[in-house]
Amino acid sequence: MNVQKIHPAVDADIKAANEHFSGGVLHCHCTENQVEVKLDSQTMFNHACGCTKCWKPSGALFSLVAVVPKGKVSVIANAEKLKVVDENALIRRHACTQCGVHMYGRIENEQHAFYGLDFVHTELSDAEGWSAPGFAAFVSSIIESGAPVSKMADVRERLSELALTPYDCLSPELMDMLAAHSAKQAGTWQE
Ligand SMILES: N[C@@H](CCC(=O)N[C@@H](CSCO)C(=O)NCC(=O)O)C(=O)O
Ligand SMILES: [Zn+2]
Ligand SMILES: [Zn+2]
Repeated sequence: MNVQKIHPAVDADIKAANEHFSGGVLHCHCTENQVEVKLDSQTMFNHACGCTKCWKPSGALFSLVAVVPKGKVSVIANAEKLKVVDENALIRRHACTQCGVHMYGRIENEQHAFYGLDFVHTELSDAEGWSAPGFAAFVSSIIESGAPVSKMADVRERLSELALTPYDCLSPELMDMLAAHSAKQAGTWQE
């Protein structure tokens, strides 16, 4: 396993976001009749994810995944090729049935803290200026995809070199958002 192959969009260098960027079109990997998804917004919370559920390009150890308000997401071509990978997952990932690429993942549970946000992979767009990845989530989960435990220290070191601070869940900011939402639901929330 090559620990340098975190993801092709970060292995050489991480492209900075453009503060005036306002969206673009994602394309699946089919050579014809590509599924196209239009995002009418910049993305947020872009991160590397090591979980087994997020789509990764071949050879990459991590996925790059960001969120965008679901109202800013529209399928503009070949929607009939999309199918939900796992109907029981929190994030219902709509994938192209021909090439397997995940085009967007939607949370349908209205009680969830992240309801209203869709998960997307902006590497599927030719545009430049998307939000840059800021941390690495679910790092230990790459073991579930076959990464040897003996390589994990090297993987975490490489992520830190890339300024993608490694976490074995989400970032502290996102974990705090989840916990605050739970506290509000439980009635234990305090300002
Ligand atoms: N060890 C598991 C973890 C999977 C997991 O919990 N993934 C997170 C992050 S995905 C984007 O950051 C999650 O929220 N999943 C919800 C879902 O996938 O529906 C594994 O690796 O499979
Ligand atoms: Zn496709
Ligand atoms: Zn994931």
